[in-house]
This record gives sequence, structure tokens and C-alpha cells, in this order.
Amino acid sequence: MAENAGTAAAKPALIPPEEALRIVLGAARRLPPVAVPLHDALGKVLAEDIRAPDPLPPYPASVKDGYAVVASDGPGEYPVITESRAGNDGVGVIVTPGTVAYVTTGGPIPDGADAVVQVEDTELVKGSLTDQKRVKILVQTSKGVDIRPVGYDIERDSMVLTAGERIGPSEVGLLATVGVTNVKVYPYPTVAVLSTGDELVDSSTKCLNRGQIRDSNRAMLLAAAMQQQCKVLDLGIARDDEEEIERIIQSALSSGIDILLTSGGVSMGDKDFIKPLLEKQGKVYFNKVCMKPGKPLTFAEITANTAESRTSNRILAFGLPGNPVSCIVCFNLFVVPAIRYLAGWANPKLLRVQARLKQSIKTDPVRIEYHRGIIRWLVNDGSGTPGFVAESTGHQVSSRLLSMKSANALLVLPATGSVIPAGTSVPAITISDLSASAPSKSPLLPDSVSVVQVTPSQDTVADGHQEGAYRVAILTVSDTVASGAGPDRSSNLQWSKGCYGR
Ligand SMILES: Nc1nc2c(c(=O)[nH]1)N[C@H]1C(S)=C(S)[C@@H](COP(=O)(O)OP(=O)(O)OC[C@H]3O[C@@H](n4cnc5c(N)ncnc54)[C@H](O)[C@@H]3O)O[C@H]1N2
Ligand code: MOO
Repeated sequence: MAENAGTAAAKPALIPPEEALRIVLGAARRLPPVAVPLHDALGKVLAEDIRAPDPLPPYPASVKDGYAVVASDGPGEYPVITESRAGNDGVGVIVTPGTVAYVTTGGPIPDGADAVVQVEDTELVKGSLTDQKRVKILVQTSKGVDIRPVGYDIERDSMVLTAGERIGPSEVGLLATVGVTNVKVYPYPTVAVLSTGDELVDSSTKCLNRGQIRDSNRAMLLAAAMQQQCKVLDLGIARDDEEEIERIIQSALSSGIDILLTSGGVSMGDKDFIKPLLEKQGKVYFNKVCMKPGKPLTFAEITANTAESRTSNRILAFGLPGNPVSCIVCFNLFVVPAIRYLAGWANPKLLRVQARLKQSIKTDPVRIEYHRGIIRWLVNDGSGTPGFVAESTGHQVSSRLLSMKSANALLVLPATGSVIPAGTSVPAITISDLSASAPSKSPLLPDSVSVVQVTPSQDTVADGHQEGAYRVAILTVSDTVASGAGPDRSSNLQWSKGCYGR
């Protein structure tokens, strides 16, 4: 069939994939920052600098359970004049030479004391339990030992986090420590997903009629976008009908989305309407990429007015190929970096490593191939040194979604048309958590090589995640917090399953 007029004719054909990624990232703009409660900040990029309003510890604190002493007193027997565990304990009591105070780890050091002797280096004097306790200090200590002075961990007004840093669990802890309960972050984009094709039926369809297949791309893309922390909008399946597709796309564009993903209808068929429709709505940057799979990938930028706020929204639109593998490979290589860029990531590109091929692979003579593989870190990658070894996922036709199963990397194979011998080191673009890769069914290399595999307990955890939610109970054990004398800086967060969405 003739290609739709006004698309390929006006654009350079088959641009290199690196050029395509450069164009996508060049068109992307950071989303405006929003303030979110701390429990929604995980995984997002900070859009403001955070300083500590007070020092930590805010008072000189004991490093050990033991006795606060005057160091120059030295070993000997002393009366225990107070006990300082938390909060206001020991306030107003002064440890004068010849006296000591009992302290617990993190407890405030009473005035006058200048060192702590750990309980292991002391002996409680028998019979002293009922009236005033007495203790034998068995070692000589010196000034400052086992005391964290004010601001030892965090100085007042120091910068604890800077704009652009990504918030993980430790950063959440730091924010809680400095009392930030609402934080400015870049939100993740809202992604709309539309499947197109007369042959498609919903995945719930039990019996397929002739010419029908179940729609896999929509479920896959929605899951992939959610995995990237995006909010998603399911646009369903559109028939191969120009007006129907246009109507659905129009209404999606005005609903405040940031990214539009369509699958199918971008190649050379007489009912491949996506390219001309995107052309009509906005600016098409490219409509063919010299890559395998994913050749007909189309990328456009659309400015749309949102129905509610009547403000205009810049939308990145990706016409993904219908073949399921081409679809998800393009999502990984182009949509994931775009999502990350919009969400404020400083480096939105996927991690690249080098990996040695386990088997020889024949390359395509024209297009760079993104060969689906499983990479594993071995103590000997075949060259006598540690490194990644890459195993192919098998037959690579772009309709065979099984070639994506368990794949954690896309092996970048040059377009030479020749055979790359086993053992050759090639670039591998990582597309999932490497620690989650399944153990190899066959040994990758001879017996002398040990394979890093997940333990059974890690397997259980991975399975549990797929099943759904874990319920995690968090209990803070602290007299200070319980008595209301200090804030709970660690565990008053309520995390919910998934943490999807903004
Ligand atoms: N004459 C040419 N034909 C094709 C070319 C070409 O250059 N010249 N390119 C081929 C390449 S490469 C690809 S990739 C595909 C892409 O085609 P489309 O994006 O137009 O996709 P469709 O034709 O609609 O479907 C292709 C294939 O994928 C199946 N499909 C589509 N949507 C889904 C879905 N949601 N879930 C599951 N499977 C889906 C569909 O049934 C087809 O089998 O074009 C080649 N052709
Ligand atoms: O470019 Mo297509 O994605 O090879 O099947």
C-alpha cells in the first residue's frame, strides 16, 4: 500500500536510534513541581533544596548504654545521682566530680558530665539497689568519649538534600529527620494508552473468532507505565477507523495527559492511520527509525487545550508499532527516558553495561538490533575476569512476546550482517532490576565458573510482590516519642501498596 501522503515524504527516512532518542529528550520538558506529603515522595525527584532547621542530635547524646562521668575522676566507686534515658530526664541535675549518671544510648548527657563509660566497663555495687545506686567505674576514659555533641550528625542550617536528587527510603528518612512533611517534587507524567486494530479483542475474551487476537499491548503498556510510577489512562481499543481513532485521541488530548501511547497502525497498511492523525494534531519529528525491532516508531509533539483548566498542555505522542515486542522495546528505549526526563531525572537514559555473548549471533545487515537477553554477573565471564555474560532469549521475531520474558537487557548489535562470535563483548542496555533475573537453566560457562543466582528466600519475595500487597507494621520504641517529649522521626509514615501515581 502507498504510504500516507505528507508523512514519510516530508521527513528523513530511517533515522538512527541515538538520533531518535536525542530528538525525544530535546522535545521533553520537566513537569511543573508539586508539593506532596512525605509518604508520596518515594521515587520522585526533589524540586527544592532542603536545609536542617535544627541540629542533630539537638542535645549532647550518649553513644552507649552506660554512665555519664567526669573523665578526670578515673576508675573508682561513685553514686548514681540520676538516670537519663530520654526527653527531660536529668534536667537540672549536674554531674559534679565524684558522681555519675546512668544514661542510655541516645539519651541526653546531663550537665557536668564530659564522657560516657559503657556498662560493660562498670559494675553495679551490690546492695545499692534500694537506696541510692552506686557503681564501680573500671576504666579510665577521656573527655568526649562516647558522646555525640550537638550537630554531630547534621549541623543546624546545613544542606541535607539538594534539588535534583531522587528520593529513596533513606532520603525519606532524612526529610522526616529535618521535619519536612510536605515536599516539592517533580510529578511523574500521566500516560494514556490506546490499542488500535480491527483484529483486537479484549484480553477477557474466551473464544477467539477467525482473525481475532487478544490485545496484549494495552495491558503491557499500562503495566510498564505504572512500573515507572506514572498515572495511567486506559483508552481501550480503537477500530481501524480514522474517525474513531481521531475522536478517542482528541478526547484524551484534552484530558490533561502528558504522554500519549498508541500501538499499531503505524506501518504501510492502507488502514495505518496513526501517522497522518499525529501529523494533523501536532509536529511529527520522525516516523521511521533504523532499528530492529521498532522500525515504524513515530514521535510527535502536540499542544492541546485541557477541557478543565483551559490551559495548554504539551503532550509527547509515541506511535508505537503493533508487534508486541517492537512495542515494548520502543517503550523501554524511548518512552522510559522521556518519562524520567519529565519527572526531573538528571540522567534519564537507561544504564548501559558491557556483556559477553554466551552464543554467537547473526546480525541484521541494515538495522541495529536490540536483541533481548538475560545478563548475569559471573566471577569469570570467560575472559578470566568478572563480568556480565549475556544469554539470548531465543527466537527474536517481533511478534513473539516470549522473547521479552525474563529479558533484563537489550543487547545492542551493530548492523553488519555478519556473525558475532560467542565471547564477544557487546553493549547491553538494562531494562529491569538485574538482581531479579531468573537462574540460568543451563550452565553459562564450564564448571569452574560460579553463577550468581537469587536465593530461594529472594525468590519467595519476588513471587510475593507479583501476588500483591505486603502489609508492613511499623512500631517506634522510644520513651521520648511515647512521652511526647520528642518527634517520631522514623516510623510515622504510612506506606500503601504500590505507591503508584503522583
Ligand atoms: N510493507 C511493509 N509492511 C510492514 C513494514 C514495512 O516496512 N513495510 N514494517 C513491519 C514492521 S517492522 C512492523 S514492526 C509492523 C508494525 O505494524 P503496525 O505498527 O502498523 O501494526 P499493525 O499492523 O497494526 O500490527 C502488527 C502486528 O501486531 C499485532 N498487534 C497489533 N496491536 C496489537 C495489540 N494491541 N496486541 C497484540 N498484538 C497486536 C497485529 O495483530 C499484527 O500482527 O509492520 C510491519 N509491516
Ligand atoms: O521494526 Mo518491526 O518492529 O521489526 O517488527
